[in-house]
Amino acid sequence: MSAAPNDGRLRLTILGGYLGSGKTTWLRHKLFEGAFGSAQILVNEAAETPVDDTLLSAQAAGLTMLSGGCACCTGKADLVAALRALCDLRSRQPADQRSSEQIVLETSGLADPAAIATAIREDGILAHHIRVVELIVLVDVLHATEQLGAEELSRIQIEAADRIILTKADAVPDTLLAKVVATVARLNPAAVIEAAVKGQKFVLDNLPAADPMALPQMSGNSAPVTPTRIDISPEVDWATFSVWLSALLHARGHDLVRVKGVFETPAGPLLLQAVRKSVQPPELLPPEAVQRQNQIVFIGRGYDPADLTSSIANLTHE
Ligand SMILES: Nc1nc2c(ncn2[C@@H]2O[C@H](COP(=O)(O)OP(=O)(O)OP(=O)(O)O)[C@@H](O)[C@H]2O)c(=O)[nH]1
Repeated sequence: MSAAPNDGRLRLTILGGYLGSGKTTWLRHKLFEGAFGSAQILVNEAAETPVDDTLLSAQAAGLTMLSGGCACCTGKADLVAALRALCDLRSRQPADQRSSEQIVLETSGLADPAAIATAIREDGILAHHIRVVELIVLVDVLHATEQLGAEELSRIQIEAADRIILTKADAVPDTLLAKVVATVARLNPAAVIEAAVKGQKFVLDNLPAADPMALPQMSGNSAPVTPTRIDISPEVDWATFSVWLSALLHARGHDLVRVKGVFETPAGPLLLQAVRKSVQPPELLPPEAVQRQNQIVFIGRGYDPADLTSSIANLTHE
């Protein structure tokens, strides 16, 4: 699909993958490598977080954040409007002065990338100006067993892909990597399958033979996965919060699939990230890189946001 000849339209790459699969990390690395030239970047977040724009903007020719809902459903109108604005801008530039001929759309982890591609192809104006060149879907091998076993959307995303990139290949043994390769190949035999570690290509040679996972039938009755954004009082200190978060993820990491945000500490703002029960060592950010501090986004199902808020409020009373 990506090898199609240039027909004068803007080329759009859709980058999808389940919550926390490594989309921003991968894209940051690819932009740094220059893989997408001077592309315009659109990022659609399941919930607005205070850092993603900062993480990507250093390497992008232009960055638009779409935080008003998932671009395959509630945020579709915002996506169409943002893409039309880019097309309009380009149409007004002389052909030899166009700064950007590519767009990369990082979808929310809750989006069906095929639905987004369809929405673009069915919009007369967008179809005239934009060609969807590739659907890339990232799959987190560390959490693939749990996700593919329980989240129908994670399978739908894989089935939509032209190219599947298995991320976090550094974090699992070869036997599991081989099993995930076999499983995604069964779900989508037509896709190219690659692997990466934080954006860097990881060669999938010499893997042991493996059978695909036996995936259960989906009932389609699971509660929807929803985001909650919570402002943390400056009175809560980092040590107390991190103990609280570890306990929460230990008990509820299956339901809370993603935690992301920035926590202010005396040393500076810490970027905090967790995917299910695996918590990334916090990364110190330059203060000027962060617009809103002490704001954490929790994404999951089967929890009451009010319980989270009151539990965090209790941390100031200890
Ligand atoms: N070990 C390891 N960790 C990774 C790799 N890629 C990403 N991560 C970590 O996985 C977590 C999620 O990465 P992101 O790039 O934020 O994932 P995302 O898909 O953009 O997340 P959402 O936008 O919330 O869906 C972060 O803590 C990353 O540091 C990888 O190849 N190896």
